[in-house]
Amino acid sequence: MAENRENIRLSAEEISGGDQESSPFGFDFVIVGATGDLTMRKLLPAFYERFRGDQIDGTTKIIGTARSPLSSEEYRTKAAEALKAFVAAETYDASKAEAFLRLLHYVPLDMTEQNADWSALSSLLKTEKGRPRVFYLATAPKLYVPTADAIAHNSLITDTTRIVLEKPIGTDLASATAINDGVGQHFRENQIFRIDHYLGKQTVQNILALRFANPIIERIWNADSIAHVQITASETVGVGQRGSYYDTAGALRDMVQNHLLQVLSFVAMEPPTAIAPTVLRDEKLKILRALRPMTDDMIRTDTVRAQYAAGEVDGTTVGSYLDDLEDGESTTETYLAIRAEIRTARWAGVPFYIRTGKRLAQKETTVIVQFRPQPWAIFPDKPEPGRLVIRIQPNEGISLSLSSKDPSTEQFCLREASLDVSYEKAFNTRYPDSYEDLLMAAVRGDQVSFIRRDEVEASWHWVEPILNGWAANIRPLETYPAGSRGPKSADDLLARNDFVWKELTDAC
Ligand SMILES: NC(=O)C1=CN([C@@H]2O[C@H](COP(=O)(O)OP(=O)(O)OC[C@H]3O[C@@H](n4cnc5c(N)ncnc54)[C@H](OP(=O)(O)O)[C@@H]3O)[C@@H](O)[C@H]2O)C=CC1
Ligand SMILES: O=C1O[C@H](COP(=O)(O)O)[C@@H](O)[C@H](O)[C@H]1O
Repeated sequence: MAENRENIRLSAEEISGGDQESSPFGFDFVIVGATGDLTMRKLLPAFYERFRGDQIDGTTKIIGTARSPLSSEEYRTKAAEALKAFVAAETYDASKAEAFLRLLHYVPLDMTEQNADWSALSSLLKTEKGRPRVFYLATAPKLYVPTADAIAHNSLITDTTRIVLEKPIGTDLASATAINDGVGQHFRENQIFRIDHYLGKQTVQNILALRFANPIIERIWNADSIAHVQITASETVGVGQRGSYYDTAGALRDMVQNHLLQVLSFVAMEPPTAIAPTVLRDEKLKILRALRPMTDDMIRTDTVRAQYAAGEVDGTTVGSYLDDLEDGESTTETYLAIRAEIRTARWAGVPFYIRTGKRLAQKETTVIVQFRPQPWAIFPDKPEPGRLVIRIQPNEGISLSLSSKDPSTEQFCLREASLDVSYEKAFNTRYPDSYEDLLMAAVRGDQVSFIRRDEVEASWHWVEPILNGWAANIRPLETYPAGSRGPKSADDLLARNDFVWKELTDAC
């Protein structure tokens, strides 16, 4: 299986250009789905930033392909508009953008037509030994296997070729396995880069630093000290133009199966022996496999699913989810809350609450680690037990809330006060978009921030019973007004254990 094909990380010598972290180097990067939203909004701006940062040299070719019949010149014009729209004003430099656009090429191809003429694409690819070559599949997942077949059929896979697969990898375990098997017919596991942009977020990566570089934290990171963990990804946006995709996915497939289970495994994993692909992914996998399977009873009592109704977000009246769809019928969830358990000694009896939703009151992604209360009382006030708040976004940072003596009182009155680290202030640096790191890591052949096939399959294995239970209406769909904090039953989920959700505004 995946493990024994896994991970011969390419050495620096195998990749031309030497020290890729600091000196510019050249590579060939084919974006399949190059006219789409992801390419325009995320991939091209990310490459522009790394070109501006001198990590990409002038021999590099970024070759777009899709069915649209464009010339390279027309594609550059489209890309130029995307850079103006999506690169931050403070980093946009017209002359750099112009130089970057010269790296772009475009070849029209339909990935369902394996026998089409691929000569224009293959003649653009350099053949020198060791040159990194990447195929990035920014298309619907149903095209992943046909695209891998076509790349192989046209003999374009070298030893230093990688394929990047966007999420979602399938819609359930069977379809994910079929994609993994199909792509695995042509690419070894160490050539397959399953991207999850949350793993490119500095603040998600920092969970590992926080835990494993700070013994003071790691020593209390267990069921003795921690009462429960909350993982929240709330968004103010609705489904926008992505309704046709989202309606087949829902919040569980869109956010939990990938991003939030990855965050959960970073929070819960045992210390890896190194920050290296195999050991890190082994530790994540153990957590994914240790998630307690959700029975029908648990789906009834430990999950909440809901859909947004019309409401008001940031002072603007917005319609319901059904209004946002072309065909206004749907039982797809745009909000969920789940109480999960991890069956390991470290986490025995510690619930992990996950919630995510669209059209909520605020945009915030956080991990909140709630500590246990003091077991005996010596103060007149009962001290708040304290918590660690990891702000993944926005206002990236961490804070530790502590009970402190209120200096305005003579007696020992306790109030909460926070130790707060804002990364922007601490490091005084630009926060790169997660795609920047991930694209360059794929070029370098570094799989540490990419997902292995067994992780994807273990995640589906846990998620699938919930999908089935919801499809059977074991837990009925509720609604919540847009701009709210979600349905009340999500609060009840925690209240059962005397816990409450902590919002950023009241958490720190
Ligand atoms: N957009 C986003 O924010 C995110 C997207 N993703 C994932 O990224 C992938 C792409 O998403 P997105 O950019 O939004 O999708 P779009 O629908 O905007 O783009 C799809 C792209 O695929 C091309 N395409 C469609 N059919 C074919 C074909 N038969 N052969 C070759 N190219 C084809 C389209 O171009 P043409 O019509 O010209 O062929 C277009 O360039 C999806 O898997 C999505 O789930 C993941 C996270 C976030
Ligand atoms: O992958 C996705 O993520 C975004 C949320 O990403 P974030 O970096 O803004 O937290 C979500 O809006 C989208 O539906 C989903 O497909």
